[in-house]
Amino acid sequence: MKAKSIILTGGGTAGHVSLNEAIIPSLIDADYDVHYIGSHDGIEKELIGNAFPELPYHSISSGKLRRYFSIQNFTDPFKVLVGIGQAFSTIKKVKPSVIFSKGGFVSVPVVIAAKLANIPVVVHESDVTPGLANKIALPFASHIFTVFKETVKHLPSDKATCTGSIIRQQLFEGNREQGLACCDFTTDKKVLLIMGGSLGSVVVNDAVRENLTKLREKYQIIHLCGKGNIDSSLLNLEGYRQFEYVTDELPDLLYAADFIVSRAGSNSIFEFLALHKPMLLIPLSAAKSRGDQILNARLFKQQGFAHVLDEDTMTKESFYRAVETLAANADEMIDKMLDVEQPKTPSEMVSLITQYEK
Ligand SMILES: CC(=O)N[C@H]1[C@@H](OP(=O)(O)OP(=O)(O)OC[C@H]2O[C@@H](n3ccc(=O)[nH]c3=O)[C@H](O)[C@@H]2O)O[C@H](CO)[C@@H](O)[C@@H]1O
Repeated sequence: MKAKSIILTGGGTAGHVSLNEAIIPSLIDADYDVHYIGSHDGIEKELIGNAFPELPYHSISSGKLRRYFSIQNFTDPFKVLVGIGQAFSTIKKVKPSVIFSKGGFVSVPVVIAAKLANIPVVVHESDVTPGLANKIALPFASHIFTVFKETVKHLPSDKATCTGSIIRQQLFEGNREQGLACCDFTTDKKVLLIMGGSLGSVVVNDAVRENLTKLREKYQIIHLCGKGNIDSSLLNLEGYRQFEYVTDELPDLLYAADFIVSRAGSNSIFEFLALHKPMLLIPLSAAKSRGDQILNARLFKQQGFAHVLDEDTMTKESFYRAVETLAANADEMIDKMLDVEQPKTPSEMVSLITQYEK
């Protein structure tokens, strides 16, 4: 039996799971009994189950936090109440010394249950402005860590510290040749990697496919297009490889990429920065989100790490031109990225979290 246990939570999209994946190996090395609380069918269940099959995963009921009218807004509070009860009984059984929440709606019942059980909670926010789940969690939390230093001013000053991003160690262990081989690519043309966030993006997918003939003349293209978004009519095209979602192959594919077109989710863009990959960002618009990606992208642009395209005004032609500009300015962007301090390691993050344990 291990001396100490810890519960991690977070989910809904991979952006609320990546950091947990990054720190689990360090927690295990530090001899923690690590447990995860997630939803019954969210992406976190699959990601954690695949990466750490031995790790106890506790499913709870949770309600989605919507900013728009839906009939489910009336039933979801009951799901949250059930989730609080389930999380509370898991906490009582596991007896963690601290709970770490990476946000997303599944984390809300866990954070409330932690408060009821008198267990300290540490929260992490990846975006420039705090997400709704983290805003709800804040009064219950001992501390909140942020990726962007600009986020701290949106939070109580005695409770917030910027740590920067923490990147999964395996992403630094990619191999370019293996990445090229995995796609049947050669070294003759530059490689453009497209990532529409963890869920894929129809807007980005359409822009790529509308320009495919022209793009393939110059580039080989790795397209991470999201679940259910493979275009079967384009399967055997030379120089174009589609994947719904990659896990083990991701490090090699990132090493194979010369530049990247992506949504502006915080985890992804910091991973590209740490690997010195020039990027063209197409943030999720304010109409479809709280605008967090627009702020993420703006800060990257200001520092010279990224070019940004607005999805609302993007056309087939402006997308192609932006890719050309990205390719032309890639070296300049890499120079800027080389000046950036490397991110903290997962084990440094573990020390920061566990200082709050009881
Ligand atoms: C639609 C939505 O709600 N998006 C939010 C979500 O994005 P999303 O879930 O897309 O989050 P991020 O871009 O931050 O992270 C995606 C993660 O998935 C990984 N990955 C992606 C594709 C793949 O094939 N394999 C793989 O492993 C990336 O390496 C990265 O670690 O969380 C982000 C961080 O809070 C927010 O900024 C986004 O606004």
